Amino acid sequence: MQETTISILGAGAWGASLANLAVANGHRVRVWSRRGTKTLATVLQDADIVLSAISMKGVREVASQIQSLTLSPETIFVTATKGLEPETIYTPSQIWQSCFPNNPVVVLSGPNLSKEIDQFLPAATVVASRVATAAATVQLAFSSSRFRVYTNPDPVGVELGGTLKNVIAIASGVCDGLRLGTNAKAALVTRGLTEMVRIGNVWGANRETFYGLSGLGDLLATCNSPLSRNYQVGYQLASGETLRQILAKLPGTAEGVNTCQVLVQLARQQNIVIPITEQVYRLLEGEVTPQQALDELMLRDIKPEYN
Ligand SMILES: NC(=O)C1=CN([C@@H]2O[C@H](COP(=O)(O)OP(=O)(O)OC[C@H]3O[C@@H](n4cnc5c(N)ncnc54)[C@H](OP(=O)(O)O)[C@@H]3O)[C@@H](O)[C@H]2O)C=CC1
Ligand SMILES: O=C(CO)COP(=O)(O)O
Repeated sequence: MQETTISILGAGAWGASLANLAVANGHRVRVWSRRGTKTLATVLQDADIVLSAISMKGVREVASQIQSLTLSPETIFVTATKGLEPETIYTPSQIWQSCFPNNPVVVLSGPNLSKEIDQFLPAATVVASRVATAAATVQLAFSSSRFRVYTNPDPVGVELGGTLKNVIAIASGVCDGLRLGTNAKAALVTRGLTEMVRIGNVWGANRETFYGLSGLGDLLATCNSPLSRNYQVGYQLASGETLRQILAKLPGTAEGVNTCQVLVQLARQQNIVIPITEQVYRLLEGEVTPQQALDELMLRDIKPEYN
């Protein structure tokens, strides 16, 4: 495999896992963290690929800092963040593309619980870009016998799959915490996918993308795994803890909490029907109990499955 220089931004759980995958494939890998001693200029020098695994709240700030550096227009930006910017409702790839209009931007997203990847368990992911050659370069750089990488031409759809499922993962944690059973979980995840497709329409995402690894695939992973921080938030809400208590001890980032707020704001502005997301929002805000949220969902007006 051709050796590539890959700069990873963010040394959290996902940044570290992706760095390990890149090292295992024989690439030159440099990692930047705001807590580290290396400057962005040093870490990004001569980078072929700059991969961001920074939490949503830090993406704009770091992208703005990098704008003052001189980068080749051939440098590929890869974003692995799963969130939405509250002020603009931009996805992370839209932020990177707006800051670097002349560079290719690739989204990397899929059912990728970092702890499993750190244990060398097999996983698959998707790299998506409007620049097919850039997606192919990233595919080659990260593919291995334990990490199978697919390309996709719908970056925003792939990105939204990973972002929107976090809200449904919170709801799934609640479902399991309340011991509602397998039928309830199946209904929740399936109707959650319907909400994801509806929201994806706002961005012009392909419906089909949501039925792939980055949508349905990531739903199956995070809605069924206690490793998911978003699932953990829901599970602990069901046991009566407050959001503040949960977040104080949560290991790492649960992007679904902020994503849910952004989505409800968007849905209210644009009249998008997303009842599960709405109830997760009300639960996070302390407006309803888990049982009340369940009752609200079950007692909605009866309707056809598709309309
Ligand atoms: N963990 C996982 O399994 C997966 C996570 N993701 C996504 O990847 C992203 C990161 O998740 P994860 O690594 O788990 O989270 P962590 O909380 O472990 O790490 C977050 C990283 O973002 C950095 N960061 C946060 N704010 C800023 C800022 N203002 N400036 C610079 N750096 C900042 C943190 O730096 P510091 O340590 O200094 O605070 C840290 O390196 C999330 O969007 C998540 O949804 C996607 C797939 C899998
Ligand atoms: O996105 C993830 C796996 O694909 C990680 O999920 P959490 O952020 O909920 O831990």
